[in-house]
Amino acid sequence: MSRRNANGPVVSRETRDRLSIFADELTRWQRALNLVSPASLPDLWTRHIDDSLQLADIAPDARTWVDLGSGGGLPGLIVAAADPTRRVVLVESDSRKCAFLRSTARRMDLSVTVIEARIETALTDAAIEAEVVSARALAPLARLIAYAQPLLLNGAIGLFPKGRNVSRELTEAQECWNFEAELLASRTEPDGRIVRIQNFAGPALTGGRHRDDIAP
Ligand SMILES: C[S@@+](CC[C@H](N)C(=O)[O-])C[C@H]1O[C@@H](n2cnc3c(N)ncnc32)[C@H](O)[C@@H]1O
Repeated sequence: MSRRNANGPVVSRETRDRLSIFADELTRWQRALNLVSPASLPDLWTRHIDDSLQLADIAPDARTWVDLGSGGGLPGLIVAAADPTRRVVLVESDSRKCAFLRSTARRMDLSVTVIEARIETALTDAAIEAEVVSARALAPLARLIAYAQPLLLNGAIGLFPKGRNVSRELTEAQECWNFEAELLASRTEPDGRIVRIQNFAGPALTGGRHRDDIAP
């Protein structure tokens, strides 16, 4: 059965229940960890949950997914809730946020893997599989691609939500990296775009900037 709340997404009853647990837990931990900007908390369902859910809707059949810099579980825990049989890995360096991610995943009855490490070291493990790699509110696009490089080289597609600076970030990324990109409209942010990256082929052979020059 599918259900929609006043302004929320259409999802199955089971997913809806898991997302409600997520919303309760994020609200409970927010005071201690500042997981989302306080001003956005009243709009948690649209600004954060549906904003994350739209990534799962872009790749509904993905069986393996890695989310970088997961913070409060956006989009990682939401993508896992959309399909609990999907294998989801969350990479986050902040130990208190990792505690939130593990505790909330348990309460949502989700079996996700939380890697408490910096992305730069976490992704050197060749055993990490990903059909999709995502990152939200983490870094400029060129830097995200640098982080995601091992997964993209293995054939993962990248899904990176971006705001109004998307064109500039895309140009900068294309000076550093060789890839195909598609810009998808965001259903939650009028100025927002989701950058979908595929056919990644490593550093750009020509171009003004070197990838090591990308500011962190
Ligand atoms: C601005 S928050 C965004 C969190 C979440 N993706 C969201 O959309 O709300 C960025 C998160 O990435 C984590 N982070 C930043 N750099 C990282 C790195 N190099 N390795 C692992 N985590 C990192 C931070 O600890 C923080 O939780």
